[in-house]
Amino acid sequence: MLEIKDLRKTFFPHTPNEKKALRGVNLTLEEGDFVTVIGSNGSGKSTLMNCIAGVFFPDKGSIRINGDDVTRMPEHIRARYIGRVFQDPMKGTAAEMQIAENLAMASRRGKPLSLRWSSSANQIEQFKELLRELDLGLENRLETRIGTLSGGQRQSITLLMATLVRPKLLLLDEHTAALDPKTAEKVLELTQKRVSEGHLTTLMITHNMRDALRFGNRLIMMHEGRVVVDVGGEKKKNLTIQSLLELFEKASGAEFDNPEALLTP
Ligand SMILES: Nc1ncnc2c1ncn2[C@@H]1O[C@H](COP(=O)(O)OP(=O)(O)OP(=O)(O)O)[C@@H](O)[C@H]1O
Repeated sequence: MLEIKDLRKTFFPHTPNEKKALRGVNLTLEEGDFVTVIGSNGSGKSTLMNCIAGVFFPDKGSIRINGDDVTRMPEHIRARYIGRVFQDPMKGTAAEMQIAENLAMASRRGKPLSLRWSSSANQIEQFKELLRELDLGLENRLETRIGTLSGGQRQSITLLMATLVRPKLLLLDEHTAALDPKTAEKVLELTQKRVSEGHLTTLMITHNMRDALRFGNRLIMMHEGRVVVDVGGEKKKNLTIQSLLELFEKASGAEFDNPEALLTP
């Protein structure tokens, strides 16, 4: 479904600030894989996601989605089949627009652009139903401007928007890291629901090792621009933080230097 081969990206090449962010990433996701991504600080997780989403192009290597080579496809075209939720709840929604307008915009993904975001009565009912499931009391606030919502409410709506039209690939970039633990848990539950209901192929970066173990059918760990651990199925189900750290240390020859991942509740 997603096929990444020998992906390489260096920032500021041939300068004193040169940074080799990706040093040959190979990764294949099957349809419906829910992969959690964890790694040391600066190991290239976000750079990998940015390359997949087309925020910038890699220097070398290839990215295929359902067999199509998207390596050098512009970001706005790729966005037709990639849903993405960022760490920052301010990204991903239009603050000045109403909840209904934002959802209507998301429902047009992949269709020709139009300046009209008006929704049919049917669509309004569908939006209300989706909002009701969030259990955040937003189902009767369709005309509320997104900018007035809390971070958790906003992130939940971003998640709905990213999955309203089934994306071929869902990218979650530490999308709960800026939320308080209770709200983060709610957004993670919603994530699990949307991913399993839509059988969505998903990559979720997290700083939280427990979440990386709890969610998904597969877990990868990155270190210095490479995937060094890749565990799925029963083996993943049986992983503990301790056994994961051991796997990491054996594969990378380094200690896991992301204490935040161990301490986060
Ligand atoms: N746009 C950029 N310009 C220059 N350097 C960058 C850029 N983006 C990332 N880097 C560098 O590339 C390396 C990998 O960064 P990246 O953000 O991909 O790591 P990460 O694994 O997501 O890190 P973290 O866990 O700290 O969020 C880092 O050294 C970072 O400073």
